[in-house]
Amino acid sequence: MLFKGGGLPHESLALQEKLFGAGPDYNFMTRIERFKNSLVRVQHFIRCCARYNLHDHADKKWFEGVAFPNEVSVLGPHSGMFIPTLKEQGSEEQIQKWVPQAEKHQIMGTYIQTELGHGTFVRGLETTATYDPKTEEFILNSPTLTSIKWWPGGLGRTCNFGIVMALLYIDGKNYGMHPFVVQLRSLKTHEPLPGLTMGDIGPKFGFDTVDNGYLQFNHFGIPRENMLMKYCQVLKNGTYTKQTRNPKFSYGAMIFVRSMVVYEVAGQGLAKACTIAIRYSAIRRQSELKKSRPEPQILDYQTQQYKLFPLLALAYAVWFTGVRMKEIYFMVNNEIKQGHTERLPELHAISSGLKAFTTSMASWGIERCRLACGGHGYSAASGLPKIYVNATGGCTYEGENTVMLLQCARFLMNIYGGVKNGRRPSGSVNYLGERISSRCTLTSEFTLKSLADAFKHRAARMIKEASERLNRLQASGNDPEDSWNLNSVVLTKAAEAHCHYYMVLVFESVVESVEDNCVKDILRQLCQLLALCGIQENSGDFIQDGFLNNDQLELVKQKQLSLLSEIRPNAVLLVDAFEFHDVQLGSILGRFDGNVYENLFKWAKKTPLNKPEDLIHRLLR
Ligand SMILES: CCCCCCCCCCCCCCCCCCCCC/C=C/C(=O)SCCNC(=O)CCNC(=O)[C@H](O)C(C)(C)COP(=O)(O)OP(=O)(O)OC[C@H]1O[C@@H](n2cnc3c(N)ncnc32)[C@H](O)[C@@H]1OP(=O)(O)O
Ligand SMILES: Cc1cc2nc3c(=O)[nH]c(=O)nc-3n(C[C@H](O)[C@H](O)[C@H](O)COP(=O)(O)OP(=O)(O)OC[C@H]3O[C@@H](n4cnc5c(N)ncnc54)[C@H](O)[C@@H]3O)c2cc1C
Repeated sequence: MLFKGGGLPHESLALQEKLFGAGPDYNFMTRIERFKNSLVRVQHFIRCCARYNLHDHADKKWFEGVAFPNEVSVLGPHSGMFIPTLKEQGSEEQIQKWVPQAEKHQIMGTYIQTELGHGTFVRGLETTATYDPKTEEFILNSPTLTSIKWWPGGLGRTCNFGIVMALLYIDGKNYGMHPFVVQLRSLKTHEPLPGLTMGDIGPKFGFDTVDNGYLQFNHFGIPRENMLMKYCQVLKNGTYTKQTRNPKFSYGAMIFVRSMVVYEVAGQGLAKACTIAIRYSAIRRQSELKKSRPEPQILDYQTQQYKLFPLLALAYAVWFTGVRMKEIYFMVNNEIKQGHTERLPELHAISSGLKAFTTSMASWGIERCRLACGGHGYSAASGLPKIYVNATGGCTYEGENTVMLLQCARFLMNIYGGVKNGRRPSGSVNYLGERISSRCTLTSEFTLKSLADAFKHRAARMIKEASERLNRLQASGNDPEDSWNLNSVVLTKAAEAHCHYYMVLVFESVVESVEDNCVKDILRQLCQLLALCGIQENSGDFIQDGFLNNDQLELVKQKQLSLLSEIRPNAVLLVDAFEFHDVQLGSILGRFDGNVYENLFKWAKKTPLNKPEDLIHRLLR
């Protein structure tokens, strides 16, 4: 039970539901059918929550994994953003008013921030909420074309409520971005309310099951009580008050989702892709290894192992890192609730950095899994295209990945600057206060400590160099903003090195905590492989300052190759250990029973293009 915790009972319950276990095949549906099918599942899911008394978020997640395999439903923005924002930013009164209705799905909401003209630059958003003390209303307005809200999930057709991020104006003064609860559609007719122009933004790369939408406000009034007022209040007469607070508290919903995405999107997506590719590679036989001998399983080719086992190691690493990221989120969030906000910048930096680092790695890894499955990997029957389009969205939403790495780098630069001025760093950056050895301790034993130390050295050096380069750019006459931009490639690489070290460190700590010696040995091999591949793929970073020499790099390569053979006997078991049900994988190649060919043939026969009454048939006759 390394992975599941308490999940299994809820998965089994969900699998008993006919509608979830064996519905129509997603691959044969049009976009509209996919969307409708997802809505039917949403309604059934809501009924199941009542029937099985599922109230706890974590319990619901296990159920959702079966009900909505490899796709986001409209429940994603509702339970992942709308409800958390109400809870985190609402006053007690507001929480009492909206949260129970939202949790019972009597109202469905989304998070409405991005606009046609701006997603990344939140301070550039243009939607206004102007307070009118006479009517005691905020008047929401979209003053320009670029201010039309664009992208929010569930906005197009489904949601009747939303939290709208808008610039608060009182008496002509701009108080910055604030969250407002807005009813969007009639609870009786489901029609958009007068003053709102809204709809779906059209087909996308993936996310067919979600109606990402647009919304234009035409001087639309909402009651004063609808501004979320935990941290800031607008009194009836228009007086603005605020608690002493960090203005970035209003960005809290983004930190929450970024923290969850590491496990929910990157970790799950890559683990599923590895399960499919490794199981299939044990079924598929091709070519000859030895003359006149049976064709080998393709998993016996070293090149196939070299493609897949580093990804398997990465899947374990991202999974463990995702679990740790969730723990950190809840820990720091509790501190913040008690008024201790000291660790908010670190939480912002590590969640931004890890969200970017892991979704990029997972997206790249899922595509490599597809390539490793040859022709059948290109078929929708592999399940890999759906997993890919879902996971790769994570590189963009909740903060585009480059932008998120730069946020992480900004924190690292602040910390490094502080260290230079005698401050002691703590938490995930405490190593920046250590004296980092310039001598590499790697030997052919490749202890996990020595491997983690190598990543520590790399991260510390790259952060130091990024900081020094920034200073040099300024010293040579560039202003701070231009210096930042001229240094931004170096900064993103420093942030990646920091996240990479963090991931290796988390994996190492998990291995050390395992008591079963057999499991520990196998996990140690995976952790070594993860680290050695990281060193080889980024070897320039490790040799640039003479930390690693050519002889050591040769040792790295040798060990990497020997690990492939050592991991081979356990490879299928290692993906089985993720315990994905076939319904969750949605893949014929990755079926647990290995019955791939017979089912591929059955599946192809069902494809709509084979229907005799099809127009194509008539055209071709
Ligand atoms: C263990 C138990 C388990 C429990 C179960 C859990 C249940 C989980 C349930 C649900 C989970 C759901 C997860 C699954 C996800 C799948 C669903 C996905 C659906 C997709 C939904 C997508 C939604 C969206 O995309 S919403 C829109 C998101 N938009 C963005 O992210 C915009 C990105 N831009 C920004 O964030 C900012 O504008 C930024 C940061 C780029 C710049 O901001 P700025 O105001 O211009 O700031 P800047 O000047 O750069 O910096 C000033 C200062 O502020 C600091 N800062 C910035 N941001 C933050 C922050 N968020 N928090 C704290 N501090 C911040 C910054 O670092 C600077 O600091 P200093 O250097 O000290 O000045
Ligand atoms: C599937 C999906 C679901 C979404 N769901 C929601 C939702 O529910 N609610 C919501 O409000 N929004 C949602 N969004 C919007 C999403 O949050 C934004 O698209 C995202 O934050 C990126 O912003 P952008 O589109 O403005 O990208 P841009 O900022 O235009 O990015 C384009 C390029 O510019 C670069 N760039 C931009 N700024 C900088 C900078 N400062 N430094 C260096 N490079 C920079 C980026 O790196 C990128 O390469 C969703 C998006 C997607 C794809």
